[in-house]
Amino acid sequence: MSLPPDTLNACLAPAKLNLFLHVVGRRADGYHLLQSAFRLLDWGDRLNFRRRADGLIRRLGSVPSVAEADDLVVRAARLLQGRSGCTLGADIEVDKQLPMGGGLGGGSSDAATTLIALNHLWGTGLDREALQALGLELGADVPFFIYGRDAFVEGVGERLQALELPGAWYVIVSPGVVVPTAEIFSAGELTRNTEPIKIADFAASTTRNDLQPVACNRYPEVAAAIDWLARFAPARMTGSGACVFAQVAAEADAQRIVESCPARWKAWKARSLPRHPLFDLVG
Ligand SMILES: C[C@@](CO)(OP(=O)(O)O)[C@H](O)COP(=O)(O)OP(=O)(O)OC[C@H]1O[C@@H](n2ccc(N)nc2=O)[C@H](O)[C@@H]1O
Ligand SMILES: Nc1ncnc2c1ncn2[C@@H]1O[C@H](COP(=O)(O)OP(=O)(O)O)[C@@H](O)[C@H]1O
Repeated sequence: MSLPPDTLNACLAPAKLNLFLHVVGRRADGYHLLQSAFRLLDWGDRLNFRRRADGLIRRLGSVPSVAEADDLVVRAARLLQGRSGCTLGADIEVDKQLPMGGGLGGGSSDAATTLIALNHLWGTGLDREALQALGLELGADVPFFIYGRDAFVEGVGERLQALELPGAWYVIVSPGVVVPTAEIFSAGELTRNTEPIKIADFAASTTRNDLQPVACNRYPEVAAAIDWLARFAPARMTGSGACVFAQVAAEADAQRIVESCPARWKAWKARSLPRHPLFDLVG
């Protein structure tokens, strides 16, 4: 079998937003059952991949505060290599753009892009479903990025149904604090029994992020960022925070809000992305 060219460069690992996030129950192992609408954005990290014949997996350059062996790109590559029995390796370079631990899914998206890209470069031939199952072993958000389009997500992130949403512009604000996911999920005050909604009712339902009140109470900067952004448009936290977002009518509105963001925070504009750019690389 012939392999494709040995490099894939400037592959996007897009960010995601959780347009809403409901906690609808808890599994026996303590993990929380969620409902959420995940939306892809056209903004993210960029990854370069080069196939190696010697089987080594190396991360080139450094991602701040993440050791090479812990990096989700390295873990994703090792997982695919181990499960497929592939003897090839890869050099992986990550140009980190997304704030880490921000609820934008950056690490998960890096892992998903790695699984898709190396499955292609190595000719390992896993289909989308198999890659999603592999991704779930790395993190709850990974299957969504491999699925590659906006989705209504249930379970802990493994049950996905396509959502058709109109294109939109968003402003994302990072309030510069780290909100540990585990702390929010283990909080006594977290609402864990939100009534499940049906995908068909999503557009008409009143939704929220159940993790937001807990994060806002414990991390006042998150609340302050929501209050500030809400002066322009309805604002909400994504995932377990700390980033918050608002949908706006047009790019010019997004630009104006980004330019007026208080200096102690960071703000970006981004547009929705109908498909993951590597969507067609998966069979
Ligand atoms: C909340 C979400 C929504 O997109 O995203 P992020 O904010 O991370 O982007 C995810 O479900 C994040 O899932 P996951 O990627 O597994 O989170 P991790 O950081 O590994 O979880 C840390 C800890 O939070 C708890 N946890 C996480 C997910 C979940 N459905 N129930 C839980 O109880 C578990 O104790 C877990 O050990
Ligand atoms: N390539 C990576 N990029 C970002 N975070 C990573 C990566 N590899 C491992 N991590 C770890 O995953 C954690 C969660 O990161 P991230 O996915 O960016 O946030 P979130 O899950 O809140 O959206 C980070 O705090 C970091 O310790």
